[in-house]
Amino acid sequence: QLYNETMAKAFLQFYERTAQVVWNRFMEAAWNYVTNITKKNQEEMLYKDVEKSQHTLYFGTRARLFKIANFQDPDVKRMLSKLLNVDKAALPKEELREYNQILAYMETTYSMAQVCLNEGPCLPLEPDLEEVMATSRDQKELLWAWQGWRDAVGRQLRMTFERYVQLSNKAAKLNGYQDMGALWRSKYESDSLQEDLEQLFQELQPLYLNLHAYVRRALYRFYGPELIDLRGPIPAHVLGNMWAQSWVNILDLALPFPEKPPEDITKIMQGQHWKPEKMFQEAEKFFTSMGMLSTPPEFWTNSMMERPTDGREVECHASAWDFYNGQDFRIKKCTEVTIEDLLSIFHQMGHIQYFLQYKNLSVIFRAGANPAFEEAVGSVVTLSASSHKYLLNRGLLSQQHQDKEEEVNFLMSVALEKIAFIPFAYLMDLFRWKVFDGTIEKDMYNQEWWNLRLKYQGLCPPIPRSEEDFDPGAKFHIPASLPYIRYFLSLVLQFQFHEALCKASGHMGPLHHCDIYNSKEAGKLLEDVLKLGSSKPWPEVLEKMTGETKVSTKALMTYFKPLLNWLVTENVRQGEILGWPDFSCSFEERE
Ligand SMILES: CC(=O)N[C@@H](CC(=O)O)C(=O)NC[C@H](CC1(C(=O)N[C@@H](Cc2ccc(O)cc2)C(=O)O)CCCC1)C(=O)O
Ligand SMILES: [Zn+2]
Repeated sequence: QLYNETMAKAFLQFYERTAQVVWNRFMEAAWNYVTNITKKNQEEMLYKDVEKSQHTLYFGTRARLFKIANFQDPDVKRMLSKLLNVDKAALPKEELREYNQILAYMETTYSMAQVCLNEGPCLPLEPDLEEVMATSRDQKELLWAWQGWRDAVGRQLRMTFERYVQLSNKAAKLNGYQDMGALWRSKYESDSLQEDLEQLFQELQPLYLNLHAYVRRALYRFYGPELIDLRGPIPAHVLGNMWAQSWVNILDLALPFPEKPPEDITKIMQGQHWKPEKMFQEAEKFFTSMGMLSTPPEFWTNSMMERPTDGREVECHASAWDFYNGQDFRIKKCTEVTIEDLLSIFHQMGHIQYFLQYKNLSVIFRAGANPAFEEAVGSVVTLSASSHKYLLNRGLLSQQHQDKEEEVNFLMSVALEKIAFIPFAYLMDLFRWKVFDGTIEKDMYNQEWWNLRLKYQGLCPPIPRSEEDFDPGAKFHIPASLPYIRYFLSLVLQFQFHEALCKASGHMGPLHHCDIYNSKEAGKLLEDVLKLGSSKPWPEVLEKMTGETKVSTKALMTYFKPLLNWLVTENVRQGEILGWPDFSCSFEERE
């Protein structure tokens, strides 16, 4: 009876000591690669990845020998069961090497891709192509960037992605899962996840359909009937974003009360000579104002806050890094001085705060209660940071108060970011789950992608697509093999958290007026939740924060109620059709 509970505790301590070292070495190598993309650095990262997988496999296979069911200590049981899933480390050595090379190739292709003007310069995604998608109102120029990016990235990845799917599913099966989608979903410890998600999506449909109809009318007014069909889907290149996942950049076309435009915070930031470091300090200050933890010195010396100017190739897609030694935490971001980047830094700093709060837990529990909790922490702070009250007291707005119409304008700007995002965040993994479970076969990837984009977002490609294209590959998380459903769930959770933290802070009045800056009560509540990491089932953690054990759209609907009222009235007045009964994507030649 060697594999008893006492033995298990010693086994876990041995795991703990060795994992910190092995994971830290891997994170350092991965960081060196993404902040200086060279062949040598890629080889070094791949080598450290194999080392990490060997460690995972060694402990994963031995964890299986313990009869967890008979154990008493809930932490020991939970830790051992988490060790059982060894993910890609289950692959035979040669296939693991191929898999890691495929992952590195896909992510690097995405990060290095550029779109070249005929005889002019070549533009990278960040900041240039994203700038075009955000600011251009010339649909030919928008089409050039939209198509160019998909030719440069998606098309290159199609074949590799097919092999990625095969190896992902093989790894999942070796861990006892049907396919990789099932392995990804298992992180939520729920056997009704897909039904629950569909229920949440249905509850949010009225809000999305009203926003879609209203924005379609606004685009119709600007681009005219040859581009916009008032009873049809919207072409995907005129929504102000490369993936039409956020529509905030066309607020100027969709402002409910155009005679009362909001102040341009980006201009104010640039006028006040904001620098990237100040943006990071501002985000950190938000957490310390709530009595939460500040970042250690390593954060400021080791982070990459701007795109390097020494010619290094880097991965610009922002990310927050835990180096699993309780001391080294970093953010990598090619920061531009804009309000969009400031809010994105708040999101990243939320990841850092989670890392800091759970850093004394076992490495096994150094993760969010579930992946959506990780995403919701940064986003919930962003809800306060984008409030009129916060921006006013931080000197980023000068107008003292908002009248009813300015309030609708404000809520529209938040809805163009958050409500527009709902169907996109949902379909990203609906697509991949179907690819992994075989429902979507490889010769259908692109048409099935656009079927989902039509069904859930009410979008059309601006030009005909074929199976030579691979449009899902043009979105970072797909080549980066980063699950996405966490962002859909986080959208609902962040408003539930916001409501709970606002209540704790003693906020009275409308939810969208709330700003938890400086609230020690809200900070204490949030801190107690983050400290738990993934050591407890997430419904228990949710209950600690909100008193509820189920994810609920109530808080989100409360926040947007004034806007939904206005939207419904406006859409009825215009006789809008909700949805897109003319579901065909028309491509008649456009001048
Ligand atoms: C080592 C590592 O990978 N670390 C993880 C964190 C962790 O796992 O600990 C990490 O940093 N992931 C990167 C990712 C970056 C961003 C992103 O990709 N966002 C989504 C969805 C979205 C959209 C709007 C929005 O307001 C919030 C989110 C998108 O842009 O499509 C970029 C912009 C903001 C967040 C992130 O921070 O989630
Ligand atoms: Zn995040």
